[in-house]
Amino acid sequence: MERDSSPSDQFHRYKNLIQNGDNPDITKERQGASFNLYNMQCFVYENDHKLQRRQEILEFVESHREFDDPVHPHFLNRDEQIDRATRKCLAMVDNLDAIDVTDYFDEAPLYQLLTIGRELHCLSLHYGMFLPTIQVHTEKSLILGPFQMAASKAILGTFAQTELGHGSNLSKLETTATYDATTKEFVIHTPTMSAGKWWPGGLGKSANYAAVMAQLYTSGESKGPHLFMVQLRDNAHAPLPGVTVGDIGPKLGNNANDNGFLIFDHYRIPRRNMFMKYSKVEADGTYIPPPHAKLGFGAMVLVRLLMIRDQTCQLGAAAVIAIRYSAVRHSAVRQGEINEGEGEVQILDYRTQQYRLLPQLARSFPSSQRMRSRNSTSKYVTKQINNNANMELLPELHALSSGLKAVITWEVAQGIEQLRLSCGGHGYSRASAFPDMYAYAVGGCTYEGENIVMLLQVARFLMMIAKEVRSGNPKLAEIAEYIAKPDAVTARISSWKTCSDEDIIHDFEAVTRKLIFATFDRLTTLERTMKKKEAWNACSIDLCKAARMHVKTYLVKNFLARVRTCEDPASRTVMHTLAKLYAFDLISGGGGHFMKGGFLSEKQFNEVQLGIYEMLAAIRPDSVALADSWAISDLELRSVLGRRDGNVYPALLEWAQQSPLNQN
Ligand SMILES: CCCCCCCCCCCCCCCC(=O)SCCNC(=O)CCNC(=O)[C@H](O)C(C)(C)COP(=O)(O)OP(=O)(O)OC[C@H]1O[C@@H](n2cnc3c(N)ncnc32)[C@H](O)[C@@H]1OP(=O)(O)O
Ligand SMILES: Cc1cc2nc3c(=O)[nH]c(=O)nc-3n(C[C@H](O)[C@H](O)[C@H](O)COP(=O)(O)OP(=O)(O)OC[C@H]3O[C@@H](n4cnc5c(N)ncnc54)[C@H](O)[C@@H]3O)c2cc1C
Repeated sequence: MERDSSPSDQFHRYKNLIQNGDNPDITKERQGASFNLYNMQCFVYENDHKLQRRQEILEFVESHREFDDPVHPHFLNRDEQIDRATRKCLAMVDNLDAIDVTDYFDEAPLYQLLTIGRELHCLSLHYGMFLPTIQVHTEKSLILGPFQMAASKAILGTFAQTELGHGSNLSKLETTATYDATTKEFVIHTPTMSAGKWWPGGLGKSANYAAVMAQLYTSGESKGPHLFMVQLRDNAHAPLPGVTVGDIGPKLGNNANDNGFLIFDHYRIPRRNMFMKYSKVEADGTYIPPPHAKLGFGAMVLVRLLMIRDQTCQLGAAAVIAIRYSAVRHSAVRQGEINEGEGEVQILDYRTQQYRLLPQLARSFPSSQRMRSRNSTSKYVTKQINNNANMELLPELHALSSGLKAVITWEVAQGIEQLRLSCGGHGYSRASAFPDMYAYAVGGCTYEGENIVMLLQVARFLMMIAKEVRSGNPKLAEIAEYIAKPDAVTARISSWKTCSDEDIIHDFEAVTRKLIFATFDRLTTLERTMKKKEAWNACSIDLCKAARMHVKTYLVKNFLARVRTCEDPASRTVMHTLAKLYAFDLISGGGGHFMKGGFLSEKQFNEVQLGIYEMLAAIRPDSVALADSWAISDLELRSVLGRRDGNVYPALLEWAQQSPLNQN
C-alpha cells in the first residue's frame, strides 16, 4: 500500500485551502469602527512623528536579512537561544546609528522587540542599567571616558547589586570595598557565601565590567552601600585573578540573558573607580558624604521609570492578541448560539469575554501615556540634582516611580494571564506569545525592587504626608495635594453616561484619603504600645492597600486628563468611555473600600456594575480598531493568534511544522 503523504505535504494542502486574504470577520470589525484609526493612533502615540518613526524602524528591521529567524526561536534550546540573541543583539547595535535610535523610552524598546523579541539578551543590562549608572553617577569631568567606552562597547557592563543573602535590604549587603590609603586602592571582597552577587544580567558570560554595589569602609569606618566600577574579565574574556564568575542557570523567562554570580577574593581596584559624583573618598581616605543619602540609588529610579512604559506595552500587545483572536474565533465552527437558529457568534460577542478583554485593554492605555510625562519629570529632577540645586523633588519621584512600578507590573502580569485564559487552549501554546509575555512581564514584579517592598516605600511617603496634614502645616508634593482636601461624606458617582470626570476623581480621592488616614491612625495608635518597626509591620497590609489605592487614583486622574487633550472628537468619545470603564472597573474591584462607612450607596454600586456592562456593549464594536490603535506590527507581536490578517489556523499549522519532533 502506498504510504500516506508526510505531515508537511498534508500541511501545505490545508494551508492552500484556508489562506485566502484577511479573515472576513476581522475585516468586518475594522469596517465598523466609529473613529478614524490614524487619528486614534496619533493620539495614542502623541503625534504622527512617533507613529512614523515606528513604521520606519519596522521597515528597517524587515529589510535587513541579519534580523531574520531561520528557525522559530521557540524551538531552540538555551544555548541556541543565547547564541541567536547574541548575534541579533550585535546586529541590532551595529545598526543603531543607521536607524538613529536615540529615544530610550519609545524607540529603543521597540527596536529591541522587533530585532530580538522578549527574551532579553547579553546587552540588556549594559544598556538597561550599566550605561544609566555611568550617566547618573559619574562626575561630569570624568564621564566622557567610561561613557564613550561603554557606549562604543569597548567595555560591556552589568549592574551587580543583589546578593545570595540580600536583595531588597540594601543596607545589609555584605560585599565590602575597603579603602587602602597606602596603595590608593579599594579592596573588593566577598566575606561570606551569602555575600556572593547573584542575578546580575549579562554577568554569566558576557560582561567584562560591572557597577558593583558594596559596603564602603574607609579610615576604619563603615559608610554604607556605594557603587564601584569593577573590571571582571581580561581582554581574552577570562576572569581576572580574584574574580569568580558564572551563569546561574535557566529561569522562568529571559533565558537568552546570562544572569550570573560573582565572588571576589580581595580584588583590588584603583580609587578613581568609585563612582564619586555624589559621595567621595579622598586620597587620604577622608569620606565626603552625598547631598542626599539615597542619591546612590538614582540609577534604580531611572530604570523603574523605563520599566513602566516597557511593561505596559506588553499588556497592550497581549490585549491586541486576545481581541483579534476573539474576533476570528470561530469563523468556521462557532462555540454556541446566543439566539437559537441565528447561527453561532464570534466569542467577542460574549459579555463574559468582553469583561475579560476590555478592562485589560483600558488598563493598557493610562500607564503608557503617563510614562511620557514621567519621562520629562525624571529629566527635570535629574537636572535639578545634577546642579545640586534641589533635592526636594527626590522623595516624590522615588514614591511615584516605586508606586507605578509596583502597581503596573502587577496589573500587567495579571492582565496578560487573564488575556491568555480568554483564548482557551490556544492561549496555552507558546505560539500565542502569552507564555513568553507573561514570563517577561512577571519578572518585573521582582526585579528593580520587589513590589511589596516598593509599595511600602510609597506608604512611608504617604504616612509622612498624613502626619504633616494632621499637624496642620503640610508641605505637599503635587502628587499628594488631594490628601489635604476636606473629608467627603458621600460618593458622587452615578450613571456612566451622566457622571463627570470631577465626580469620579472626587470619589477616588475621597476613598484614598480615608484609607490613608485610617492606616495612619492605626499606625500611630499601635506606636503607643509597640516599637515603631513592630507597629509598621503590624500595619503593613493596610499600608500596601493605601499605597496601591494612591497609585490607582493617580492613574485614573491622569487617564481622564489625557483624554481631554484628544483633539479628534470621535477618538475622544471612545477613549473617554474606555477611561470610565477603567475607573468603574477599579471601583467594582475595590468595592469594599468604596462602600465602607456607606460612602458609596448600594444603589450607586449597582450603577457602577450596570455601567460596566453598558460600556462593554458600547465599546464592543470598536474593540478590534482599538486594538489596532496600538499600531503593533506582526513582527513586534510575535503571536500566531494575534496576526493582523486574522488567519490564525494556517499560521498555527505552519508554526507546529517547525517542531523538531516533526522533522523525522
Ligand atoms: C534598550 C532599552 C530597553 C528598556 C527596557 C527596560 C527594561 C530593562 C531591562 C532590565 C532588566 C532587569 C534589570 C533588573 C536589575 C535589578 O534588579 S538591580 C537590583 C534592584 N534592586 C532593588 O531595587 C532593591 C530594592 N531595594 C531598595 O531600593 C532599597 O533598599 C529600599 C527598599 C528602597 C530601602 O532602602 P534602605 O536604604 O534600606 O531603607 P531605609 O533606610 O529604610 O530608607 C528609606 C528612606 O530612603 C528613601 N529612599 C529609598 N530609596 C530611595 C531612592 N531611590 N531615591 C530617593 N529616596 C529613597 C525613602 O524614601 C525613605 O525615606 P524616609 O521615609 O526615611 O524619608
Ligand atoms: C529576572 C531578574 C533579573 C534580575 N536582574 C538583576 C540584576 O541585573 N542585578 C541585580 O543586582 N539584581 C538583579 N535581580 C535581583 C532582584 O533585584 C532582586 O531579586 C529583587 O530586588 C528582590 O530581592 P530578593 O530576591 O532578595 O527578594 P527578598 O528581598 O528576599 O524578598 C522575598 C520576599 O520577602 C518580602 N520582603 C522583603 N523585604 C521586606 C520588607 N522590608 N517588608 C515586607 N516584606 C519584605 C518580599 O516582599 C518578598 O515577598 C534580578 C532578579 C530577577 C528575577
